[in-house]
Amino acid sequence: MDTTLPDDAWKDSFDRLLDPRPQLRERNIIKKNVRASFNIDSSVENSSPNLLSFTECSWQKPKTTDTADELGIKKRGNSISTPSEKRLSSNLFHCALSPITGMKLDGLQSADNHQLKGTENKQQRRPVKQVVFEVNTLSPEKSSDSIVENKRLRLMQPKNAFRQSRSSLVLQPGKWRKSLISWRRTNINEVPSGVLSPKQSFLPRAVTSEGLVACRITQRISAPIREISEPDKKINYETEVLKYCAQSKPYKFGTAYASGKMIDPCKIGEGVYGEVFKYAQKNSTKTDIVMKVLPIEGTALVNEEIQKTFEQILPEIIISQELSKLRTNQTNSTSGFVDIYNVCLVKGKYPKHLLSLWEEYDEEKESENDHPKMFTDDQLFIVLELKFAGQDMSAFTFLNAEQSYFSLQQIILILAVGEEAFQFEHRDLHWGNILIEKTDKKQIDFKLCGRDLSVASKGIKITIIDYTLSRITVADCCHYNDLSQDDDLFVATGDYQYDIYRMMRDELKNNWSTYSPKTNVQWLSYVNSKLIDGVNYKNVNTKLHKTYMQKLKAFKKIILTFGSAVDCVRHLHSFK
Ligand SMILES: Nc1ncnc2c1ncn2[C@@H]1O[C@H](COP(=O)(O)OP(=O)(O)OP(=O)(O)O)[C@@H](O)[C@H]1O
Repeated sequence: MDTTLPDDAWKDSFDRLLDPRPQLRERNIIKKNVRASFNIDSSVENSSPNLLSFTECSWQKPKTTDTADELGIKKRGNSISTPSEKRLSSNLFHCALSPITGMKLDGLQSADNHQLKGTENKQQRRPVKQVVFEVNTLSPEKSSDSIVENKRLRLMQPKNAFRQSRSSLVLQPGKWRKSLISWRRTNINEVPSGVLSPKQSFLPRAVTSEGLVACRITQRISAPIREISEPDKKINYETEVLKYCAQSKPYKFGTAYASGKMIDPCKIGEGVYGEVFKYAQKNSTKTDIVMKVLPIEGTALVNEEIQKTFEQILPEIIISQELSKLRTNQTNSTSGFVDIYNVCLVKGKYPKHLLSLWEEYDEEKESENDHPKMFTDDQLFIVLELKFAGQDMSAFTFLNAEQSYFSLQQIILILAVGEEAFQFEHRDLHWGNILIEKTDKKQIDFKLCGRDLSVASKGIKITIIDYTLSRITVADCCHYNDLSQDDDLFVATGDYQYDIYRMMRDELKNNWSTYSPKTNVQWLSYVNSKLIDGVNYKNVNTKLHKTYMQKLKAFKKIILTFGSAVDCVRHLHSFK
């Protein structure tokens, strides 16, 4: 009997995948970017071979209880793609299978680009705003790519049989809600009625006029952390909202925001929950107002989402106002949370001049949102008037790594102040929610536990926005978003960002009311990675850039050993 092994028996699966792609083998892209996964799910973008090895660096290992040794991390040869704590545990096969092979196959293009980015000074890196549906049905001529991907999905969702036929969810970095809604809508409608998992049927849902199902993506909950003295007292949320707006009834939309009151208005952005305009106010020093318009209480789906109610919008208003007020707090202060000038409840059709601005934006940038001409006379809106805070991090070009390094210091301090003041966890701090503007100030000041701290601005100021997923304790009430029923966000891949949602879920043991400032650290780890290998830089060939890039890389090795943003500050500022 011939016992000789076939010629390709020595090859590993990557080699087999590389065979039909000689150009990738030449450039050694796949092996360089994809490493052993330990069968743990991840998005590979920010892999670092040194992740688990604590080598000598300019940053000292922090004196926290979660030191690397205690977590059982010794130098490991094989790096993994995500600096998740889960990966640091001994139970390497605890969670779902890695999409790494699938991911890199899905993302061959992006791996390719990644390599090019360095040489082309990362000029062509604007993320495309779309969800990628990876249809997961095997064709008769099964490619090795689809076999691997199919196997991965099967192992990922062994209990939900119907999921095997669903498309995998690969999202672009940054804003994810719109993509997830589209995907969810498509996929829920793929599933025959009665096959929905109990969890999914639990999500708030609405049936559209076309008979399609829409789910609300997140569910905000406000829970008293102590017993309330009058538990039976019914809260009138409309009255509460009006109180925050300092109004007795809604204003007419067209009158409150008439074109005559606004100088140089334009639409600057959009989210699932609303449209964002910028203008200067007549007869006011406010030259840079951002107006976020959120439809509420209506029955029509907007951008495929169910409109928020008074009850759901109230915590968002409270959180925004409390965080904004931190700029004048005596003990814990920061101006890093977006400055809120005013909140207004308005009623009526969208004013014509705002409709025209919406259309201009659509013409230029192709809006993903529904045309606001859909709103009728009795539609209610909450308008948040915010201070303009610049461009988001994904679109910003840093001068060099020194500037980005100090911006990370600002972000750490902003979160630390939030933790101390309100047990605040942002929980969605992707680069679209970090705004950057130029400043003449030499330093940005903070107060933490009564102590003055400052960070060199290096010419920029950071502002954090979008508290939709945030957790906060205000006046003995804990506001949070319950994501425990919401599996889909946790199977998304496409960026290290999507690992962070899983890491948070593990950290919180899926109890989203828990206060665990470690989630802020997990997002800081993501931001750190983006600053190393994601954002645009103007000058990359200077000594200064290289020195600070090394500092960022050194910080990356230890960041996940901190327990909170305050813990990071203690380390960075020798703060006791
Ligand atoms: N204060 C501000 N200054 C400058 N730009 C802003 C400001 N607030 C919002 N924006 C812009 O508007 C966009 C949408 O805002 P935001 O993220 O708050 O909306 P959203 O409806 O919560 O979005 P999502 O789809 O993530 O739920 C932001 O990405 C940003 O570009």
